[in-house]
Amino acid sequence: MKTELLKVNHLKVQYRDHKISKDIISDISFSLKKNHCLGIIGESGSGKSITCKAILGLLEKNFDVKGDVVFNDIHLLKQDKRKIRHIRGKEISMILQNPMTSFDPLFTIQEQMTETFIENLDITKKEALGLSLKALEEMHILYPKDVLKKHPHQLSGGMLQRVMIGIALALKPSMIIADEPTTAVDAINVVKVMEEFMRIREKHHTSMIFVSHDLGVVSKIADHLLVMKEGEIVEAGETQHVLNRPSNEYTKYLIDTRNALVEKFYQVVG
Ligand SMILES: Nc1ncnc2c1ncn2[C@@H]1O[C@H](COP(=O)(O)OP(=O)(O)OP(=O)(O)O)[C@@H](O)[C@H]1O
Repeated sequence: MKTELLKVNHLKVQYRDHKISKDIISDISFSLKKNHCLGIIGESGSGKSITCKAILGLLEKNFDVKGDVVFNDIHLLKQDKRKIRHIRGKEISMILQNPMTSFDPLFTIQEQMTETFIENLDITKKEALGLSLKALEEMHILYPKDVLKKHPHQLSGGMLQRVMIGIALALKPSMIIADEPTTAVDAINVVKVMEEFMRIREKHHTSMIFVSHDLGVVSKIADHLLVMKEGEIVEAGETQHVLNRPSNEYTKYLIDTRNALVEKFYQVVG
């Protein structure tokens, strides 16, 4: 049985603007197995977000994307915009870093959630409303009926991020790409949101790519890790193996930095 859901082969991304041309992703290859979670770590600017967006055809025109991205036997980079939009709604959900850009400021959360659910799940308006409420409750959002009536600007970044995660999880796609999904969420809710991700993974066998610069968060959920630096993969392997026996100096640095932070935290809180 074929176990690979996503295969990325020799992905290269170049940024072009007038005379400037810059290599952003050098030449990376990796795969994601069904029911697995791949964590991508690396410091700011290492190319994590660009990799995710390139896979889903979400980069603007001035990015030149080369290579092969195969999802369930479909070559994503060769599909037209309409087909890829369809796959993105039904099969792959993306949780972006900046939740504000994912919502339309003119419509209420209810309008946007129900529309997404009706379009992608083929359900009635009443069912979509029920699902919207349930999705917010599962994200531990208090007063979900009130939240549904709000416009995006009336909610905090953390709240919007939880709404976005709620939508993505409710769609039950075969794959979720989550790009720093917990950055805007406060510490208490990070734990709850992470638990929700793990619950969905277990219940629906959703495959995930989970991007973060926080090694602690990623290592809780990922089976495999990719470590990125300056647009290249510098280390890849099983999460525990990478954490316990890192072979690359940069990975060691990330682990040491994380350990020092945790130690400092315990010193401060006693
Ligand atoms: N819209 C853009 N135009 C030009 N260059 C960009 C653009 N977006 C990102 N880059 C460049 O691409 C490189 C990779 O950026 P990317 O956003 O993928 O990093 P990242 O690892 O996701 O960092 P972060 O954790 O801060 O999101 C960086 O050098 C960045 O400056």
